[in-house]
Amino acid sequence: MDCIVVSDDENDEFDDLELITAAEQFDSENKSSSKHTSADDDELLAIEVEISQIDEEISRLRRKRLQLIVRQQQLKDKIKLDHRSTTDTNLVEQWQRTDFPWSSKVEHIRTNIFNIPSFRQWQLETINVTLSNRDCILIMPTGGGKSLCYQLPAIITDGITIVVSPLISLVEDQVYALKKLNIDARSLNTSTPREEQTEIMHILDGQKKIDSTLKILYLTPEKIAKSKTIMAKLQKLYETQRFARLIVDEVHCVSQFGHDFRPDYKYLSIFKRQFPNVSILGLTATATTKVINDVQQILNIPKCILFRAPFNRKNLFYEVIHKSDVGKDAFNELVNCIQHRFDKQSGIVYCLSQKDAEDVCCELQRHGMYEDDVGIKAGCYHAGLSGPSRTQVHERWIKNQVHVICATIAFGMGIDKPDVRFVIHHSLSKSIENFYQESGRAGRDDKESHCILFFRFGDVFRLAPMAFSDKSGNGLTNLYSMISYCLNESECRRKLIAKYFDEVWQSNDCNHMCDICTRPSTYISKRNCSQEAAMIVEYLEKNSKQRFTPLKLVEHLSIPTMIKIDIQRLILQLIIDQYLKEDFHFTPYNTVCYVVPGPKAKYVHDEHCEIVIDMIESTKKRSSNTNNKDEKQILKRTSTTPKAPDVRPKLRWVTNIDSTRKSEPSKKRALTYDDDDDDDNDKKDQFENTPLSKRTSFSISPTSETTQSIQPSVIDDEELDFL
Ligand SMILES: Nc1ncnc2c1ncn2[C@@H]1O[C@H](COP(=O)(O)OP(=O)(O)OP(=O)(O)O)[C@@H](O)[C@H]1O
Repeated sequence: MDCIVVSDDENDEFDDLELITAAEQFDSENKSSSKHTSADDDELLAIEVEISQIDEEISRLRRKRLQLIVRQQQLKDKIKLDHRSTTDTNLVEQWQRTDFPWSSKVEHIRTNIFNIPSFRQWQLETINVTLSNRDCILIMPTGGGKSLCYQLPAIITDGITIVVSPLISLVEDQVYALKKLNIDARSLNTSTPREEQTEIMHILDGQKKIDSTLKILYLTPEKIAKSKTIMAKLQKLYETQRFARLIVDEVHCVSQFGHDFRPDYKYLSIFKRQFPNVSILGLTATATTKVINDVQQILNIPKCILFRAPFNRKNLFYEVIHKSDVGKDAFNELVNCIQHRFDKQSGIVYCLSQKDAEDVCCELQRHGMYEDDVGIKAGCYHAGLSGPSRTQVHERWIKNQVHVICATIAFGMGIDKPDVRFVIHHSLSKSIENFYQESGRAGRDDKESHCILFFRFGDVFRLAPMAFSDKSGNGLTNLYSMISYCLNESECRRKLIAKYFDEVWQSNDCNHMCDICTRPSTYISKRNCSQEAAMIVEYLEKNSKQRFTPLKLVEHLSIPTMIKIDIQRLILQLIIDQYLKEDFHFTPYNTVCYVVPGPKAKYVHDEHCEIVIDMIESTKKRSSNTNNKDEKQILKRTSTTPKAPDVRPKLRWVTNIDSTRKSEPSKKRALTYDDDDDDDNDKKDQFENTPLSKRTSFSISPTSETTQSIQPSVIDDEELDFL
């Protein structure tokens, strides 16, 4: 059926025309009678009512149209990917074959060099595609075994495999592991000694071709983007036919739709043009369909073969716990959770800032179960600590001398501890991708492990200014997806993650491995809060001369039908749905976030407006004290933690090497990233070079058990490891 698409503008004109005609008709009818009667008044009123109904209907339809357009695009993207996957499925058998010319070598190296008994799903296929010199993207959960897919082919192929990887710490681990296997691998970054740098340059030049056994060279994206010398050397490598292939680790960083967009990755777009015969293998643990499409376009590999391993880690139990607004109580909840559910087990607690990581670590260390107890054996890890400190705590954790690492996201990629029984997010992540990747560090040994997110209203507005400043421009959208995950109390957590990554989801895929699927459905009630939403919008409109931070707004609102936590949840939902919006005010020292009516505020009064939120009854607050799935969330939490003294003790275990922070300014985008380049130092990202400018986070300072005020507090650039 043909369909005429009328744009909104055209619609407006059409509406206006109709209204004018109706008005003219009304006018002429009125002129014909000399006096107006009460019947005229009635009719006028009726018309006015009808017009306003039509207006409402129009706005409802416009919103519906917008929603449909968004969904239409999502489905188009998905169908495009599915189509490609189906084509790939037909080809899967081809890539599973073991009669390629290299197949016997592959088998030999797998067993004799890597000591791996069998391949995991998509490993053999990816290796075969790679060795066939075809472009490929592999999406495999963290810990799935992506590295093998390029390391093994690198040994078989003549020449040097170039690996672009963003994290120096991860690269160092990889190089160390490969050297232990007698594989010549090196890395070129700012911490590479000068002599080694020169030697590597000579090898790339071909000067030491005969002597060199170099198989894998790791480069950072910054090195490639900013060093003309490196590009010249790669050109030489290509011309002498020794450029085996290009591996792009964390390939989602190429796309600005991704959660970790890094502008320097965009530079990789010239590779296919510059080195057309070199195949590209992109690796990532997390990427939505949109991101993959974008990556293919940017890297110029439209016909690449795509392998997507199932994202569902069946042994991970996902849950969200509501964290107290009061700082001390929030700490106690965390301590209780670890003591009662994960006593002496290995885990990670991810924190928002370096200071948070240190504070949480102190709290854990000083809380013992018994009077003579030394507390939880916790260590701290963040980019502000010196290398030896970080190494020490990491090693102690690996040996189980330290049970819990309290860290910023500087502690992450490349961590390969199999028995991590829990990953707790003490504050929400900046995106679902980040959350999935960070929590995925639990349970690599396939035993049941827990991914717990402690969520509270105030944390959102600590993250929001940074999300707003995100270079990709998608920071807030990503954050809102994360908030939606936390606010949703009725849909399976895994299903929400699956939906986010455009995965096909069967209702029994979760197998009771999330808090939602293990609790009675009566725990939550759904409610249309459009009336309360209208009250909030009206309140802001009436008091437009005042500025309201989110916490201040909650304090000022009095909605008899709702308790505080539900008002907070409603405000978040209204921000996500654009009935409200955040208004950021940047000063040289801090960023303040206010709440104001959003672009859709006027629709909140529509008769058909529906703002449905999941309501939690306060008496049904979930318990963080039990691992028993049936008991979970039924009990009201009671703190059994001994009262701790108020003084902040010194960190133990970690800072015994140097309790001072590093004196040099740390790079905000995590020290783990290599942003330096000797060729082009002055071109370093301006933002990254900002000399220890003060940034702001909001700290909640409890004024009483039930109320809190928000005070902008300043934390150093080096506090933030997570942008
Ligand atoms: N087929 C296999 N069988 C058993 N172990 C394997 C297999 N493939 C890889 N591994 C091991 O799994 C662990 C994780 O592998 P790897 O570091 O490559 O994961 P990854 O997918 O790159 O994870 P991340 O996203 O965290 O970097 C390593 O210890 C590796 O030796």
